[in-house]
Amino acid sequence: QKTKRLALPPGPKGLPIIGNLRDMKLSGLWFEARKWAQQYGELVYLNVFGQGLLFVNTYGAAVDLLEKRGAIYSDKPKMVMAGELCGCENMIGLTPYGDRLRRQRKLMLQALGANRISSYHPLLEVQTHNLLQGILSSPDDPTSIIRRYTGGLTLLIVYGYRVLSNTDRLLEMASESLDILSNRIAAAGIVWIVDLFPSLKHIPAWFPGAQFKCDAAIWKSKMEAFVNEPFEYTKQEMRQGTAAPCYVSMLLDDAALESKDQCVDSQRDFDIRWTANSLYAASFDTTVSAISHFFLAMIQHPEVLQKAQKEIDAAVGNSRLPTFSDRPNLPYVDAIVSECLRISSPVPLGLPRAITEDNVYKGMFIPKGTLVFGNNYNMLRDPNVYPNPDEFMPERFLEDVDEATAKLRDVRNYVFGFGRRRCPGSFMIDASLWIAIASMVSAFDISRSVNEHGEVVEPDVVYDNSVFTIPRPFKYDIRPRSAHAVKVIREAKGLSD
Ligand code: HEM
Repeated sequence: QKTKRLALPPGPKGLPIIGNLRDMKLSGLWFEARKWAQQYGELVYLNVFGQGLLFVNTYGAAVDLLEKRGAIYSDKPKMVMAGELCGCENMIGLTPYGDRLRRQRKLMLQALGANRISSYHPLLEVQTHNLLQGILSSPDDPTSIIRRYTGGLTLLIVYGYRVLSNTDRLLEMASESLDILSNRIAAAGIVWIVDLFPSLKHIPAWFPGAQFKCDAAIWKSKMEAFVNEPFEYTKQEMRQGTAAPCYVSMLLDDAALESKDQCVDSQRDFDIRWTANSLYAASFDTTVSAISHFFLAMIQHPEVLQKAQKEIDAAVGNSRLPTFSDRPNLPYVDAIVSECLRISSPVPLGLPRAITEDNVYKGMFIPKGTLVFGNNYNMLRDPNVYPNPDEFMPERFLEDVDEATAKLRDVRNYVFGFGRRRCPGSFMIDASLWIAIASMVSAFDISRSVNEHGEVVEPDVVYDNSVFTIPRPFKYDIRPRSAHAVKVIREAKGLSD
């Protein structure tokens, strides 16, 4: 009772009943959240129709709350609309904290932990060659090529499925499902009436105001296909003895070996099916965000591209594309990867958590049930850690600083979230982003595009997505560095070889 009299963390004033509804932007909420952080400090609290929202804005507070108090800060909100009505309740990002989550995270880390990543290197290299070959054949449509590369990479690694065209059915299905998931079902700022009043889930779909039930029914069938079809594809390939080594086939094989009756039990089947889908869902938009910001940075900073090309020419030469064995000799490319992760901050406010008990932090009261957002966007722009934080400056990672400062500047502390829900794909993305960036720098010149009047076109950077920092497609010019580069790209081993 005493704690309940403590003040809530500070934040913008809301209106009666609707609270801060009008402060919640449908897209680019992270820009507002950074302004609030600058105005109110390390914790900011808002409410929408009485639902508390807490933004954790500094690394210190994130460690104290999301890591050290992880036992009560790692749960997920119960979302009637997204979970029950739209069929997403078993996605890892929505799974409550408990035994099931621990079991499933163990499975993902078993397959994607630091010590397993080198086994994916050959697949990553081949998929990257395909990306370069795709850009070569359609230089005017790099956005579709990137989406195909990103979706194709995950379909290959998770399901052993090869995407050979931009109009591949599974790729299109996944892309549509993800768009519905992040921009319709789980859009930040959208408050579903049924989440506020769960009993409304029982009203019939024809009832006035029940449009959400009709939408949910359509979206649910799409989500089910998204979860089941690629998984059944791998199982079918395994039955025929033609499955490629991948996340699903590897874990189903292990499970069959462990099981006494040689058949995978239903719990294991369920865990593999849903973790596989979550890996796909979680890697697509995040990778598109990081690579889009790489292109943006290259056209805005031609000197960075030239410096990286010089480094690659000296360490790798121009008779082949870079491979993972070159990584230790390419520190500037590594610095570009870190700076792209920092500036893009692909999941800027993390994925919302729900706190399971009333809690007090530095004299502020945080009520049970509050939704908690780890504002990594703000942490990655902390001027004390990253001077001139809005500038793209890979050099900041190569400065000669003491060990403590270098550790503090490691973007991986922030960009992948915190504690018990930290991103399990961090090692995979570190590898896939590095090889993609190193290869594109080695083979292409990237610059602003020129319109039909010969004028340089400045990219117009607009964000529509509400969860991920994905810029709207913008124009740029990408072309092979030389005729020799074309030959090297064409000769590199691709997916269809
Ligand atoms: C640049 C790329 C990526 C970034 C910046 C990123 C960042 C994040 C963040 C911030 C979270 C929320 C963590 C939290 O609650 O504290 C998360 C969760 C997650 N990420 Fe990533 N991610 C990336 C790529 C990937 C990839 C490639 C995969 C899979 C291969 C993946 C799989 C997941 C999964 C399954 C979760 C949910 C974990 C849970 O709720 O327990 N992510 N990611």
